[in-house]
Amino acid sequence: MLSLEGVSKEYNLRPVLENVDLTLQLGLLYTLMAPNGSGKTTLLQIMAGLTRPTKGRVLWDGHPVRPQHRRCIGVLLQQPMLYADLTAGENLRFYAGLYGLSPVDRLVSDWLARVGLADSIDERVRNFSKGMRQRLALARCFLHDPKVLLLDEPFDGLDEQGRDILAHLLKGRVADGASVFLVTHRSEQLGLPAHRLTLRFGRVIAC
Ligand SMILES: Nc1ncnc2c1ncn2[C@@H]1O[C@H](COP(=O)(O)OP(=O)(O)OP(=O)(O)O)[C@@H](O)[C@H]1O
Repeated sequence: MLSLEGVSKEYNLRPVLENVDLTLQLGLLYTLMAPNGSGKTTLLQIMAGLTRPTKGRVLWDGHPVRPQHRRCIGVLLQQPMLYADLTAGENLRFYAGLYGLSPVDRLVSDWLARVGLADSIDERVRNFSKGMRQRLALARCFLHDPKVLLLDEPFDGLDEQGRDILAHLLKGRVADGASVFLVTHRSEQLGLPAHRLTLRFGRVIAC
């Protein structure tokens, strides 16, 4: 499982994270709530392998993370990682291909239906509203049934129905034994027990 060992991060010699140790357990939801600028996104990006720590290591089952482990991780950042010139269907088809999933057409239509975008399959993402992009980004992130979900403010931009859809998806993944790490500004009512974490002086602590 994914863990951080002695992770520190500095930007221009300014410390943001200090000696963070953290191991995600399967079947658990973690929420990380902390003030703006405290290092939440930096921590999530390091866990996702998108930012290098200044010190320390990111491990999978105690060994350095390898490319095949990346397939077990679903990441949702504040940028939706979608192709604006492609349609919703083409975006999901692209990611399904990247993960070697099949049957692609059924997966794509199922996921678009799950996030309430079935009618927009042939619409270009550049014409999507913020909430529609977020719904599509969620479908992209959950598409390959990742064991670990790293989500940065996933409720952002979602209407009430979108929030209910996301809460339902998260419950399903946790019930299936995945580990969900959620960076959030609000205490979400997910109806799920959560390990509540915060950042203080660059350290992750329970709250
Ligand atoms: N690429 C970067 N270069 C320099 N400084 C950075 C960079 N990314 C983040 N920082 C700084 O690191 C600190 C933590 O930023 P980060 O985005 O991780 O915080 P956050 O807790 O996610 O904030 P928010 O709640 O506002 O999203 C901030 O002071 C920010 O300015």
